[in-house]
Amino acid sequence: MNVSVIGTGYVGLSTGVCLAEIGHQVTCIDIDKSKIEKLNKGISPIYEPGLERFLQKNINTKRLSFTTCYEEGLIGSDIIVMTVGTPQGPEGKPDLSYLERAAVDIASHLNEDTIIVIKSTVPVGTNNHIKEIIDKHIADDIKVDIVSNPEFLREGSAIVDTLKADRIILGSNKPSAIAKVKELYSTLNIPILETDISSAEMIKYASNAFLALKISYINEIANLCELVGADVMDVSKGMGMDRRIGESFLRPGIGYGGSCFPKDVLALQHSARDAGMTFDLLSETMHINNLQQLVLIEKAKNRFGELKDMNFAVLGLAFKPGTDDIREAPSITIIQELIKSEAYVATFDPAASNNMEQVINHDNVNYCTSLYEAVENADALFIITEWDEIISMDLFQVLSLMKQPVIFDGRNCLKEEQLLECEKIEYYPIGRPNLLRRS
Ligand SMILES: NC(=O)C1=CN([C@@H]2O[C@H](COP(=O)(O)OP(=O)(O)OC[C@H]3O[C@@H](n4cnc5c(N)ncnc54)[C@H](O)[C@@H]3O)[C@@H](O)[C@H]2O)C=CC1
Ligand SMILES: O=C(O)[C@H]1O[C@H](OP(=O)(O)OP(=O)(O)OC[C@H]2O[C@@H](n3ccc(=O)[nH]c3=O)[C@H](O)[C@@H]2O)[C@H](O)[C@@H](O)[C@@H]1O
Repeated sequence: MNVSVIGTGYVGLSTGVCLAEIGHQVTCIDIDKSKIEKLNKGISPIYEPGLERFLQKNINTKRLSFTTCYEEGLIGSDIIVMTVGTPQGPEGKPDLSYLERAAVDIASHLNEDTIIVIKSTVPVGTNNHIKEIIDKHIADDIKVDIVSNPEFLREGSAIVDTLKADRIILGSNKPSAIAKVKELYSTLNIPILETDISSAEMIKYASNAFLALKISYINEIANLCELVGADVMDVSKGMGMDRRIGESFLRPGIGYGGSCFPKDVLALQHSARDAGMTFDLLSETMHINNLQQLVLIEKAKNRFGELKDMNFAVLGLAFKPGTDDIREAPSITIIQELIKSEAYVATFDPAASNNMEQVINHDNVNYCTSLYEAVENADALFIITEWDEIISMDLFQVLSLMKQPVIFDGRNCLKEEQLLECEKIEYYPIGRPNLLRRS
C-alpha cells in the first residue's frame, strides 16, 4: 500500500519506519526542513533504539522517503496517517492548531479519494472536527473517510511497541475504511478492536490516565511505607502478583514525566470539566505527582539543612531511560530547585544533556560527558533516571570520588548486594528503609 505519514516526531517516524519495514511504500511529510534534511541522509533526529537501523535499511530499499512538500508526498496515497503534535494549550486543553493546519494542507493538495487515519492524541470530537476542515477545503468530487487510530507506543521502545503492540484501536463509522486500515496492519497479527470514533478517542486518554493513576498510587503507598516502616519494593511485588492488579506501572519513584502523561491527564480533566464533571481522581493524580517530584529535595534538606553552596551530582536527565526526551522530566524540577537553593549541580545523561542545555542554561549547572566526572567532589548524588549505565556504575569508584558518600536514589535502582558491600554509605531510596553506614 502507498502510505503518507504527516509529521516525523516520535510517533510519525516510528510509524513510517515500521510500515516501510513490513512492506509498504511510505512517504513522510514534515514542515521542519532541518528534520527532513537529516532524515533523507538516514540520520534520526531523535534517539530511539533500533530506529536508525530501520530508517537506513528502508531508505536503501527505496520503500521510505521524506519530503517537506505536501503535493509530492501525497501522490498516489491510499492512506494518510496524521501524527502531528497536540501539545498542551491554555488551561490544559490540547492545542489542535498543528492538526488543523495539516488538515488544510492535506485537503488543498489531495486529488483523489483517500482514507485519513488520525494517530495524534485528541479529545472526543476532534476526528469529526478535522473531517469537517478537510471537507471544507477539498475539491467537490473528492471523498475522504476518517479513522481514529490512537497510538500507544512508549518512547525508548517505540519500534518494538509498534511492531508488537498489545492492540490496535480503529474507530470509524465506515466499515470500508476500517477494512482498508486493517489491511495496512494485517501482517503484524495484532488484536484489533473496532469501535466508534468517540470511543477510540476516549480509549487513548482513559489508558494514559489510568497508567498515571497507577504510578501516583504506588508513589503514595511508597510515602506511607516510609512512615510506617514497610518496603514498597516488596509491597509492589506482592501487589503485582495478583493478576487482577498486574505488575506493570507499579514502580515507585520521583513521579511520571514525559510529553504525554502530564498533558493527557490534564486534557482528560479538561474534557470532563467541559462535560460538567470534576473527575477529582485526576486532580489528585496530578497533585501527588507534582509533590513526588520534590521528594528527593525534601530528603536532601532533611539530611543537610541548607543546600546553599553544596555540590550535587544529578545522574539522568531524560524523563525515562532509552530516550533523549526531557519534556516534563522530573530532573527539570529537581535542578531548578537546586538552583533556587543556590547549590551547584553537575549532571550526566547518556543521551539527553544537549536537550537539557537548551532548557536550563545556568552558571551553577555543569553538563558532564562522563558519569564519573559528574560525581567528582559531590556532597551528594541524586539518581533521577534508571539508565543501564547508571544502574551498573562502579559504586566503589563513585563513592571514592565523592566528597561525602550520600546517595538519594529516585528510582530505587542501585543493586542491594553492591550497596551492602560498601563500608561507608548513606543511601536514601524511595519508600524503603535507608541504609546508613557512617563508620
Ligand atoms: N511521543 C510519544 O511517545 C507518543 C505521542 N503520542 C501522540 O502523538 C502525537 C505526536 O506526538 P510526538 O510524535 O511525540 O510529537 P513530536 O512533537 O515529536 O512530532 C510532531 C511532528 O509534527 C511536525 N508537524 C507539525 N505540524 C506539521 C504540519 N502541519 N505538517 C507536517 N508536519 C507537521 C513537527 O515538525 C514534528 O516533527 C501527539 O498527539 C502525542 O500526544 C501518542 C503516543 C505516544
Ligand atoms: O501517549 C503516550 O505518549 C505514551 O505515554 C506513555 O509512554 P511514555 O511516556 O513514552 O513512557 P512510560 O514508559 O509510560 O513512562 C512514563 C513516565 O512514567 C514513569 N513510570 C513508569 C512506570 C512506572 O512503574 N513508574 C514510573 O514512574 C516513567 O519514569 C516516565 O517518567 C504510555 O506508556 C504509552 O502507552 C503512550 O503511548
